[in-house]
Amino acid sequence: MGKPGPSRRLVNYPPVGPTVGPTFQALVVKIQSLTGKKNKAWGVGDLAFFLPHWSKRLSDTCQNNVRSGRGCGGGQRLLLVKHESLAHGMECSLSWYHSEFTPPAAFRKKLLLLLTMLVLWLYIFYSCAGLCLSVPGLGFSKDGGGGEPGRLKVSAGGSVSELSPQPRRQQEPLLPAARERLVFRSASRDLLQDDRVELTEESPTAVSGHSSKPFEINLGGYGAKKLPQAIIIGVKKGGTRALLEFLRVHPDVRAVGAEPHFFDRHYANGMEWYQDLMPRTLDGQITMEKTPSYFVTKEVAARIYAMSKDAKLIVVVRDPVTRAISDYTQTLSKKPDIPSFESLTFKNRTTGLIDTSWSAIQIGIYAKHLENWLQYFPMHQILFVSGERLISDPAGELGKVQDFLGLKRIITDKHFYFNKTKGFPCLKKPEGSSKPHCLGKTKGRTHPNIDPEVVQRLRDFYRPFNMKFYQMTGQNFGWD
Ligand SMILES: Nc1ncnc2c1ncn2[C@@H]1O[C@H](COP(=O)(O)OS(=O)(=O)O)[C@@H](OP(=O)(O)O)[C@H]1O
Repeated sequence: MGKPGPSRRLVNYPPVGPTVGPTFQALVVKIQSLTGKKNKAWGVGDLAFFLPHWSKRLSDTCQNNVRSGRGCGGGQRLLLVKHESLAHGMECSLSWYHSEFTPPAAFRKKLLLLLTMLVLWLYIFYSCAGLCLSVPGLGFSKDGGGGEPGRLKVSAGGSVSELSPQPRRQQEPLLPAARERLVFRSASRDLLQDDRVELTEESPTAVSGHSSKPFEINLGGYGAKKLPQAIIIGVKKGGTRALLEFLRVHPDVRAVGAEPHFFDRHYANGMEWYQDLMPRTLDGQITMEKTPSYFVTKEVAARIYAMSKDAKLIVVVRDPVTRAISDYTQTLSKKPDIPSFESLTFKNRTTGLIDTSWSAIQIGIYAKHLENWLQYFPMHQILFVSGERLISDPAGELGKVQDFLGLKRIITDKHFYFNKTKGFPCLKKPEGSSKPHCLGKTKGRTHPNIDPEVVQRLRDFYRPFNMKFYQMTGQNFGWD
């Protein structure tokens, strides 16, 4: 028990005169010698010695409490107060100071316990919130427009390049927690469509709080937001969403759920903006993202190289003819009034001249796009995943990807099952869920029937490019 603060209430017991007790001076000396305290404000325990002199003036409870070193009630203190007014000279009295602000010991213990629990609870809650936010999102079936085409400008010569990067949409200032729930949703984008990226509050997969510290944004014990070490750069409709979702099952892979489109659309926002989109990762975990339009956007290779020349690049490739039809099917699902696939394929149907300025055709000339990437990255830094094998043997393809990323082979056959209704392999336990799950409706659409002659013409068109591509990559994808 410490010294009393300014007393809130002072109850003076009547003075104890020298006739009935020791003089004040004698008390002081006695108490000093007993307690070693030189001041005149002693604790209740100190006064126990003198109880007999005042026992008549104190209640029984109070006496007992004084004897056992406690006060006479919540926060009470007993003090010796000097009285010099009487003829006998110095006298003393017992005073009871009641400090309303000093809670009793038991109460303080409870309060302390409560506070400790509160702090602990807050800590656990905050830790959980941090971890949950860094857990890959549950956007497995909500593709967030996954892999919708990039905003491509197709030149007369057939080269595909980006339009000027779109500035970030004006937004109301958002709290970090709210920003965590923002995802990019790629709206329909194709050659015939309006290319937009919308920020919608949907699932906690993509964007998190903004930080001003680039390259290593440390967020306490919950890991740091790092620039991606590996990127799925293409190709659109190749199976990029399936690959990313399968990879996310791996405990050492953390990925942005939606497509950031940083290197092709939002480059002007700066690297810090990009980094801020990333999920938090712990040491040893790989940060990833996928934006399929990167592969066909001229400027992207140089930009990724500028970020990291060691970046690992993954391209999911698929038979360019099927890919083109898949691309068209996606556009058709959003704009049912577009011309037929057959009419869009040809510049001149009679001469059979293919319209290579149509992005659905252009994207499939893999060899041409790869040449651009090889100006910046060596072949061993690029992995080509077969879109067809990703369907027929997902575990086998995932094995190669894990090796390429330097990851332990954790994703195996036992993670997949074939869903007959869907017609595709699905995950038994996608990241963040214990229920089996397939990709959403926008993956695995039924393609329209295309005139077989047109299909054959396209096969002939792609053949030399495919051969070149097999040669460059040292892999035969079996599209012919
Ligand atoms: N497991 C599984 N489930 C569903 N779909 C699968 C799967 N694996 C690969 N695919 C094929 O992925 C095609 C879509 O490719 P992307 O995800 O790259 O498309 S996108 O560019 O992101 O829009 C999609 O193309 P379509 O069949 O034309 O819809 C699928 O054929």
